[in-house]
Amino acid sequence: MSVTIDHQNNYWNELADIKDELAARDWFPGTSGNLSIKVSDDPLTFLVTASGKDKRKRTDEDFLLVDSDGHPVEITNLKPSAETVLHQRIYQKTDAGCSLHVHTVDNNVISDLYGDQGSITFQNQELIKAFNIWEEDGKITIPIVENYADLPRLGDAVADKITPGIHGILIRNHGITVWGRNGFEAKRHLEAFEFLFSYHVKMRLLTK
Ligand SMILES: CSCCC(=O)C(=O)COP(=O)(O)O
Ligand SMILES: [Zn+2]
Repeated sequence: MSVTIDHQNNYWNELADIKDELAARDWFPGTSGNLSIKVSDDPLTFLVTASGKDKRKRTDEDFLLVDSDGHPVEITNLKPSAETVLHQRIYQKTDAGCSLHVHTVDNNVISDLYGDQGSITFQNQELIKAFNIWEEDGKITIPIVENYADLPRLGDAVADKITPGIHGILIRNHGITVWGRNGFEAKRHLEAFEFLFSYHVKMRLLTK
């Protein structure tokens, strides 16, 4: 394996900092959520959160390195996230360097309100520029897929919706998965989506 310890440590620290920031927003209720960051392209390896942990806590066992099949690269007693397949499929289908999955009330509400129509599009919001969309009346669409307990099936459903210009997928009554070329971009996309969801939910309540 050509990944040096220093190289891996830098990615570890970057992902740990992102995890802390998302935890400060209370985006990991009930041990939900998982995060990953790509460490090498060829062969594909990425650090992913260990399964079932309280992601609000920072420990030396928060992440483990996995390969393109989602299997641990080193001998460990840690289990990769149960949803590692989502991260795998994103790295296989995009140029992402980081992928973030969180469960929030707002993303669950939006996913259920618009689940039957299969996507939601936002327009006339300054924060759409967070997706590098700068034109007048720019729009951002996020597909919504059904939630499946069968995780390979869920991975396929998510992968099927990944096309150019898509930066995240909502999983109905489950959560959101977003990605970016690096940790900074993935977090920007996540924060922008959550802002748009929260705004939309509040507006619907206020204008009923
Ligand atoms: C109690 S959350 C259910 C599993 C889930 O959706 C999730 O995001 C966390 O799973 P992990 O295995 O990554 O801890
Ligand atoms: Zn989840």
